[in-house]
Amino acid sequence: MAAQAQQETAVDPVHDSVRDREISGEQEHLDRVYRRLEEKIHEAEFLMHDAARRGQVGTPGALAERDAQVFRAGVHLNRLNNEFEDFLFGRIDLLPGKDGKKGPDGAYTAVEPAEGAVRPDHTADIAETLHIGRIGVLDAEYSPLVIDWRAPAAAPFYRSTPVDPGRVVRRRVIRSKGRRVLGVEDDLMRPELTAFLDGRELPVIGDGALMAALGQARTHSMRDIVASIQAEQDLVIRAPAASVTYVEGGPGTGKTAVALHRAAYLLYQDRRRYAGGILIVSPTPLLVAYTEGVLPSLGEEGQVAIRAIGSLVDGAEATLYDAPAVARAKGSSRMLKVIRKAARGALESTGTPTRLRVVAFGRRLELDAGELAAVRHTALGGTAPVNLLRPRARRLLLDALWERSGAGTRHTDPELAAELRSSFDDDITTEDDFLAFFDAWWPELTPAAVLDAMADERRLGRWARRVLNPGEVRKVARSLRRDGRSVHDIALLDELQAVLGAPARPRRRRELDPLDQLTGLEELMPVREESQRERAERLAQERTEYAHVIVDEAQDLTPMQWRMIGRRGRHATWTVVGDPAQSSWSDPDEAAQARDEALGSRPRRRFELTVNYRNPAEIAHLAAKVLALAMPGSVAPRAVRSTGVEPRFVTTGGEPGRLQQQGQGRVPVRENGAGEGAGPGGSLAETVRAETARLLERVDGTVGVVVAMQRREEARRWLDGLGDRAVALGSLEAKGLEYDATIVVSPAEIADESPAGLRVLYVALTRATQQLTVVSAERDEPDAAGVPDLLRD
Ligand SMILES: Nc1ncnc2c1ncn2[C@@H]1O[C@H](COP(=O)(O)OP(=O)(O)OP(=O)(O)O)[C@@H](O)[C@H]1O
Repeated sequence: MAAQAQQETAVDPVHDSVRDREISGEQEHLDRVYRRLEEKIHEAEFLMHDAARRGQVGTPGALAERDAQVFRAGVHLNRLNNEFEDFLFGRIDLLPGKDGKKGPDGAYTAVEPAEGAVRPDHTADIAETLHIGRIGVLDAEYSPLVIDWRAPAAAPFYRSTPVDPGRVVRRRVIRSKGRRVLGVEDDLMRPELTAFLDGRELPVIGDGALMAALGQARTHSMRDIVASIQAEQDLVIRAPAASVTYVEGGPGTGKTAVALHRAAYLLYQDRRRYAGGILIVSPTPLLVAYTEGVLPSLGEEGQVAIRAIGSLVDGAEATLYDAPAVARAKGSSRMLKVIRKAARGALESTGTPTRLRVVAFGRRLELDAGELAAVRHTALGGTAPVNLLRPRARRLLLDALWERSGAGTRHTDPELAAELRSSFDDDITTEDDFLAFFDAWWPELTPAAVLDAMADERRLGRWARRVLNPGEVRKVARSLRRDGRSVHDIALLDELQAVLGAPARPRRRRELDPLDQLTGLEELMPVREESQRERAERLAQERTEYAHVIVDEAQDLTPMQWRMIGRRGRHATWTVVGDPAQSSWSDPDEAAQARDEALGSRPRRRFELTVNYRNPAEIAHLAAKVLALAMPGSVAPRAVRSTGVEPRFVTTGGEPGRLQQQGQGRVPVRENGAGEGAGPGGSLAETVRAETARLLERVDGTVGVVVAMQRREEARRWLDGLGDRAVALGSLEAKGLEYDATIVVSPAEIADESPAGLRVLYVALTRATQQLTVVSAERDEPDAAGVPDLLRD
């Protein structure tokens, strides 16, 4: 953080008047900006009306031009009318630039100051003042009133530090609401300098913007960080979009925030290139809901899709979580073999016909089970998608029947033989029995139908032989028999889609010709199946591929999920953010291999984020103990602030309804809590409920109660009636979220729940921005101070 110099205090009347003067200076500027915006709004409205007045007639070219004009004006108007609360949020005061050149936004381009800009007595004159906002605004003379935060000229606002200040002397964050400036917070980048602006010494106000932002209460929606992006984050946000931008950083280092701001930056940089869309993949619907307001607040919507990993396949929505052992099997790349076998094996079900009987050229022909199996075997040779093999299978069946008929020996003349064969085929393929047989023998398979077939343990056992052990087969099959899909099922559905190929769709029927109806011709017109080329074209249209793919919480993706996302970004550039120490996936090496396959050989630029903006040092210190167990040798990010509030430890008592607690004073125990009479669970319920109520009184924002996955339904009931500031969630659902205060319930239970349990516990312990309480049950083996075994030194 920048050094503070000449800090003002609110009680000093002289300084207060300086503050007021500075605020009213910024107010004047904001007023000017709004006047200009109003002019622009009028212009846009005029353009729209003008275009509309030109009426409905004209050449197609003129009408198209009019529509384009209305569209452009409408978009512009929309943006301008969007009165962002803090439309204008920053300002930098700069020394003169080295070469005196100006960029397209009217600002000097040089990063370094001109020689002699700083005089030997450490004084200097400010040559340029830039205001930074969510969108750029030029005055009537095309001078910048506000620079868009994504423009190159705004970069020094984020990049400048006291170590490497460039031309920036003072960096100011402006707080406003609607059209009113409320306050300013300054950081001096060159504290050694006495700088003058218009002959007056440059004052410095406030405690710095970052701390002010971090101390704010949290709601259930993430805020943008546009006013306080830090230098190491800015490097990632503005990294060139070539190939893969790979970002690692511990909890709270701003990875999610950076990923979202990067999407906005890329669109600003090259809107045309990203017309193909930007996909942001998030681990949970909760995190999607938490983050989806950020981009609209940055003025970006529409071209960015934020999707949970369980909602990536159209028409399927994951509502369930699998038990760890099932998740491990379903997510592993071992499933690939199973899926491929299932896709072929599912062609046969209990209703599959075992005999084909047809009449051709007046003769009965028959193929028995063995012959049909041989035809199927030949048809399935190779790796082509099963649904696309239907025409081939049909042809092979006809070949076998043709051979059986012996008609091929009747003519030696090739032309006559071909004609005979063609009428033989027609004879058979117009027979209803044959069509019914074929649909039953080689049905068009859907991914959902195959996944349902895998729910049969016997069949799954066959398809998974030597890949899954019998225990895994049993558990996976059972999990597929539940109502609803799990997160891991979605990747299997997507893989099946790729292995099966899209089912062919009958071409839209020709428009009915009345004459055909009269002559009965319509009935004779076969409904033609889609050709291979038509199908390929349709698939290309329907394929959900993106120009840029951003993966949040990438450490959690299973190999099967990497394959699913990889298919959506085959030609994309990528931004991948994650933290290996928070991975809930049991086999990181296997996942890394799948990730490398998805990203291909594209070159990667690696970045690291090192500062924890979320957790106060007291909480980060406790979490680091689990990190040391989960990933020995890895370094926790440095917490940027400290609150003086230590984490609190509470234990459940033996009797339901009683709780013992250590730390700051006794907690009132509710006698009629949510879990009364529920044995030891009742005790836990009351403990957590009482602690939640206590924290709700101490923080203005949200309280999150994180429990082991198996307890999440129960935990929701614990909080009944406490209001919507408090939420209960399973450890895996806590990914990426944050709360003013967090209660982590039974660290041992969370850690024991899966092979990656310690890393999941690390996630749970790093969700709080202000206060953390750890509730221990007996299995946590708390010491006399209530500190569970896992969190002791
Ligand atoms: N430069 C910043 N200015 C203000 N707030 C920031 C800044 N960087 C990050 N934050 C805040 O810190 C918190 C953590 O950010 P974020 O959720 O993006 O971290 P993360 O690295 O994704 O964390 P995790 O790995 O735990 O999910 C958020 O509240 C975010 O707004």
